[in-house]
Order: sequence, then C-alpha cells, then structure tokens
Amino acid sequence: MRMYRREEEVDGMAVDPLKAVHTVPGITGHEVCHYFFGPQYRYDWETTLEQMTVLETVSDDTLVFLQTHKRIWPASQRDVLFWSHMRKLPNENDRDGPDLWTVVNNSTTHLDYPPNVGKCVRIYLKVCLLCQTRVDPPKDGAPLTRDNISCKITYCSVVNPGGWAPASVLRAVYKREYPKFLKRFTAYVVNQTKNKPIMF
Ligand SMILES: O=S(=O)(CCO)c1ccc(-c2ccc(C3CCCC3)c([C@@H]3C[C@@H]3c3ccccn3)c2)cc1
Repeated sequence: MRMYRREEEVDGMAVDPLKAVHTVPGITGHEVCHYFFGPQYRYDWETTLEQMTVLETVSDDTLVFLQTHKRIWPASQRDVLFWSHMRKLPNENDRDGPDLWTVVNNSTTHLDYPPNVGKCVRIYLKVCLLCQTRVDPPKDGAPLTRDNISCKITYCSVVNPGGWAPASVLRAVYKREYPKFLKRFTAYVVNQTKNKPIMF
C-alpha cells in the first residue's frame, strides 16, 4: 500500500488530503465497491463506527448516511452526514477490459439532523474509492479463478474535522487510522468473497 498526504490547514485545522493506492489479489472492483457501499456490511469492517443510520434511500445506488464515530482521544466525538453513490464506469483505456467501479461519499446537510447540536462535532468529508480490476487469463485456457484476478484500489479522502483539534493530534490519528482502515476493509472483502463466484 502506497499512501500520499499533503499537509493542509483550513481555519487552523488539519484537513490533509490523502491518496492511498493498494493492489489486492483475488477480488474485483465491483466486489470492493459492493462491500464498501452496502450499509449491511459496514459494522463488520468499520471498527471506528459507533452508530450508522441510512437517512434516505435516494435510489438503489445512492444513499444518505448519518454516522457517529467512536471518540479518538483527545479529540471529541465526531459524526458525519453524507450521500454515498456507487457506479460502474466504462474502461476508456481498454474497451474489452473489465469496467471500473467507484463509490463517492460526500458530506451533505439534512433538515432533521443539523450539525453540532448534541455531543458530536460534525466532520465534513469527500471520499472517492476507485477500483480497477485486472484479469490475467490462465495460459492453458482453463476456467478463470480468483488466482487470475486482482484489483487496484485508489482511495482519496479529505476530512475536515469540524471542530478545532491540534494538527499534530489529527495527523497522528490520520497516520495511524487510515492504513489500518484500508487493510482491514480489503481483508474483509477477500474473506467475504473467497468462496463465492467472481462478481465482475
Ligand atoms: O471512507 S468513509 O466514508 C467510510 C465510511 O465510514 C470514512 C472514512 C473516515 C471517516 C473518519 C471519521 C472521523 C475521523 C476523525 C476526525 C477527527 C477525529 C476522528 C476520521 C479520521 C481520519 C481518521 C480515520 C481514518 C480512517 C478511519 C477512521 N478514522 C475519519 C469517516 C468516513
């Protein structure tokens, strides 16, 4: 996994944009996005999650979430309200190749859930998960198995922590939590899919 961060501050708060690139054998981009987008799986892999509610089902590929995350000392507890959209993208570079898949999470507002009215500080985020499946067909024309596929995952995020917290503390949280989060999530997808038919 390669991780790239740029140190940026908005109103004195660290909002460091992050890009992580991670290639995982044995899974497809559709499978990665399916398990990242699906609310029914999130408590399985998102261990910093305390509560998650689907506020709105806009369509089968677009949901509005309200999430409360566990407090990460010494920062106060956070919540986040965002729309999440999953879609397939045509492979412009290889029309015969597998499609790309993406999930975008973007902070939004909701009249019934104004920010910062309870114990939580509202964070604001933009997240893009872009997945490119690679197929290396078996030489002898044998059927395709999970040994012949891999997925290049590009995860980009900008998280505005909402309320002030020392930049040094936030950067330590970012540095510790993101690699754990991405490794845990991808290991979850490998485990969920290993005995299932490949979902392209
Ligand atoms: O990709 S997602 O959309 C997946 C859906 O859940 C998503 C990812 C990350 C967050 C998130 C929420 C709060 C916090 C912090 C901010 C100050 C104190 C808590 C963090 C910091 C960056 C660290 C972090 C990174 C990764 C995972 C958990 N923690 C991240 C929310 C959503």
